[in-house]
Amino acid sequence: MMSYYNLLIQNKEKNTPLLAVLIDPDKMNVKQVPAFVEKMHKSPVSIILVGGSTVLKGVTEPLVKALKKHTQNPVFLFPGDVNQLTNEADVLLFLMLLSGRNPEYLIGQQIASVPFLRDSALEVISTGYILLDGGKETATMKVTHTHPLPLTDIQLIKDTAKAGELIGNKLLYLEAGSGANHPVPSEVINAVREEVSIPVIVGGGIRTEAALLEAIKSKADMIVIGTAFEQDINFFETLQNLVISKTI
Ligand SMILES: CC(C)=CCC/C(C)=C/CC/C(C)=C/CC/C(C)=C/COP(=O)(O)OP(=O)(O)O
Ligand SMILES: O=P(O)(O)OC[C@@H](O)CO
Ligand SMILES: [Mg+2]
Repeated sequence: MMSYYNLLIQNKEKNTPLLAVLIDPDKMNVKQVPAFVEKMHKSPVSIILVGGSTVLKGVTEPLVKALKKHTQNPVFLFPGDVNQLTNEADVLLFLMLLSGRNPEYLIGQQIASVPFLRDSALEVISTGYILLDGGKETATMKVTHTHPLPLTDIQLIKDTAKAGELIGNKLLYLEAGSGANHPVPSEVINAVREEVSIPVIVGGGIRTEAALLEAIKSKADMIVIGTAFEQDINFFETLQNLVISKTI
C-alpha cells in the first residue's frame, strides 16, 4: 500500500486541499463516535486528526479504536505529548515546535517517544509546527511556554518554514491556535507555500465558510478544523459545495 505521505504529495500536485477534522480526546467520548462519523461521511472531510495540548493518559487509544471501527478514513495522531501515542492510528505527525525555543518540544518529547516508536507500525511524518499569532493566548502557548511568531514578520515566518524543510521536516503545520480569534492570513499561507516545496497544513480559528474559502484560495494543502465541529456538529453541512479533495 502506498504511504499516506505519498498520497499527500500526490494530492499537492492537484492544487486542491484536503480537509481534516481535529478531535480532542478530552472533548469526545467513544459513545459520540458513531453519530459524528455518520455526519463526517456525508461531508468532504477525509482525514481525522486526533490530539490535544493536554490530554489525560489512556483516553486517546479507546477513542481512536472506536473511530477506526466506524470509518475507513485515516487517523493521524497530532499529539501534544508522548502520552497520546497509540498504535491504533495510521499516522503520527511527529511534531517539532519550530516557532518556540523550548527544548522539551524541539527534541525532549521526540526522544521520550522512541521506546514506543521502536516497535510501532505507525507511519511517522516529521512535521515542523509553527505557532502564529491568532489574537489570543492558546492552550498550546500555555503548555509549551512559548510565544507565537508575529504576523508582521513575514520574513521570519518564511525563514522558520525554510529552516524546517532544510532540517528535514516533511510537512509544515501553520497554527493560529485552537479557537484562535483570527485564522492564519492568506498572505502568510501564500508566502510559506512559495518558500517551501513540502505540503503545508493550516489550522486554527477556521469556523466560517468565508475563512475556509480563504484557506482554499491560498492553496493550503490540508485544512484542519476542530472547534467549529466541537461547537456544532452541523458545521459539516456547510462544507458540501467547497472545492476540496474528497479522498486520500
Ligand atoms: C513527538 C511527540 C510524541 C509529541 C510532539 C510534542 C510536540 C512537539 C508538541 C507541539 C506543541 C503542542 C503542545 C501541540 C499541541 C497540538 C494540538 C493537538 C493542539 C490542539 O489544541 P487543543 O488542545 O485543542 O486546545 P484547546 O484545548 O484550547 O482547544
Ligand atoms: O480548533 P480550531 O480553531 O479549529 O483549530 C484546529 C487546530 O489547528 C488546532 O490545533
Ligand atoms: Mg481544541
